[in-house]
Amino acid sequence: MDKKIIIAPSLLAADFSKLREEITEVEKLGAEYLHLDVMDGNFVPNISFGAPVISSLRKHSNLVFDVHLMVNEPDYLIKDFADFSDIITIHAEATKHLNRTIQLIKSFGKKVGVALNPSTPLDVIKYDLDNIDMVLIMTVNPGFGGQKFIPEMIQKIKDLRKINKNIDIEVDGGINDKTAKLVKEAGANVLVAGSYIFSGNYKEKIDSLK
Ligand SMILES: O=C(CO)[C@H](O)[C@H](O)COP(=O)(O)O
Ligand SMILES: [Fe+2]
Repeated sequence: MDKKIIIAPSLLAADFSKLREEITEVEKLGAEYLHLDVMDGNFVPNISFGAPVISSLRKHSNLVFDVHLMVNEPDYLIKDFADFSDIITIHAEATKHLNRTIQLIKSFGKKVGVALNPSTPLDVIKYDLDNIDMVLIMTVNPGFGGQKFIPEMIQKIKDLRKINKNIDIEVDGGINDKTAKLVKEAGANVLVAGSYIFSGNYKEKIDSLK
C-alpha cells in the first residue's frame, strides 16, 4: 500500500523576520510537518537556529515539529529538544554510538529519525532499522538550503524501500515539483522543501509537491 505523502516545509528558507506568520501560512495551506534544521557550525559549516527559537514557535503551531539535528555528538541536546519536538533526527555520521543515541531519543517517547549523507551507505543502519521511525535520505550535502538535487539518491531511496515497506522515508535537499515526482516514485513519502516552497506562491508550491 502506498504511504501518504507528507509535506515538510523547511524553516531555513522562510523569512526569519516573521517566522510565526510563515508557519501559520504553511499550516493553513496543508503542510503537515515543519522541518527545523539545527546546525552547529561543526558537523556542517553553517549555523542556523537552536532550541530557544524552536520552543518559542511551538505554542503557535500544531504542525509536527520535525527537527533535523546537523550537530556533532548530539546526545547533550536530546533532553532539551524532546520538550518541543515530535520527531528528532540525528545524523548517523555525527554520533560514535548510533544505537545509544537512538535509544536516548526513544527514552523521551519521541519518534526517531536517522539521516544519511549522500555518500553514507544504507548498511550503517541495517541493524537499527527496527528502532527507527524515519530514515532521512539527504539529497544534497547538508549545511545549506538552495542546493541542487543529487540524482544518484533515487537508487538509494529505491534500495531502502525494497528493504522496508513501512518505514517513513524522508528526502531533504533540492526538492521541487520535478524532483518530488522522482522521489515519490522511488518510494519516499516525507518531502522536505525549503527554497521551493518559500519562493513564490506557497499554495501552488505545496499542492504541486503533493
Ligand atoms: O537540511 C537542509 C540543509 O542541510 C535543509 O532542510 C534543506 O537544504 C532544504 O533546503 P532546500 O529545499 O532549499 O534544498
Ligand atoms: Fe534538513
